[in-house]
Amino acid sequence: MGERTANVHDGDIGATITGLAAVIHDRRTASPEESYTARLLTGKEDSLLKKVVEEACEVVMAAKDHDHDHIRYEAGDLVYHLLVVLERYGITLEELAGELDARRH
Ligand SMILES: N=c1c2ncn([C@@H]3O[C@H](COP(=O)(O)OP(=O)(O)OP(=O)(O)O)[C@@H](O)[C@H]3O)c2ncn1[C@@H]1O[C@H](COP(=O)(O)O)[C@@H](O)[C@H]1O
Repeated sequence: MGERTANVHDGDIGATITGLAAVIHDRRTASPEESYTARLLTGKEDSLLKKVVEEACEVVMAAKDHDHDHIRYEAGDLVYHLLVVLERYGITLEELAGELDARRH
């Protein structure tokens, strides 16, 4: 487990997600030896998909413990891995936003 200290954001949250997605996209051409993201993008499909399930379970366990800092930490892991899934399968943030917007009522 890494650092669980809160670094609360007071800026543009969309820019944070867009920036992270752009870094993940750029890692498509990075060396898998040097980049964890590159390994997830080019390695076995199941390794990435299992990681998403594992991170989702960790969010659930942290939530069951009502552990605020741990939930936030594990949610960060889950969102990062989900963004890697979107990149690997060619789904853009614009598509995701369109999907979410279409559900508004
Ligand atoms: N946001 C992340 C990010 N979040 C999580 N991780 C990695 O995801 C893995 C999570 O695995 P685990 O859950 O097993 O590890 P853990 O969280 O330490 O431990 P537990 O939760 O199991 O207790 C760790 O190796 C983390 O380093 C991330 N790796 C990279 N990024 C971003 O991606 C960028 C590019 O990273 P590289 O590909 O490494 O260059 C970085 O600059 C970051 O912005």
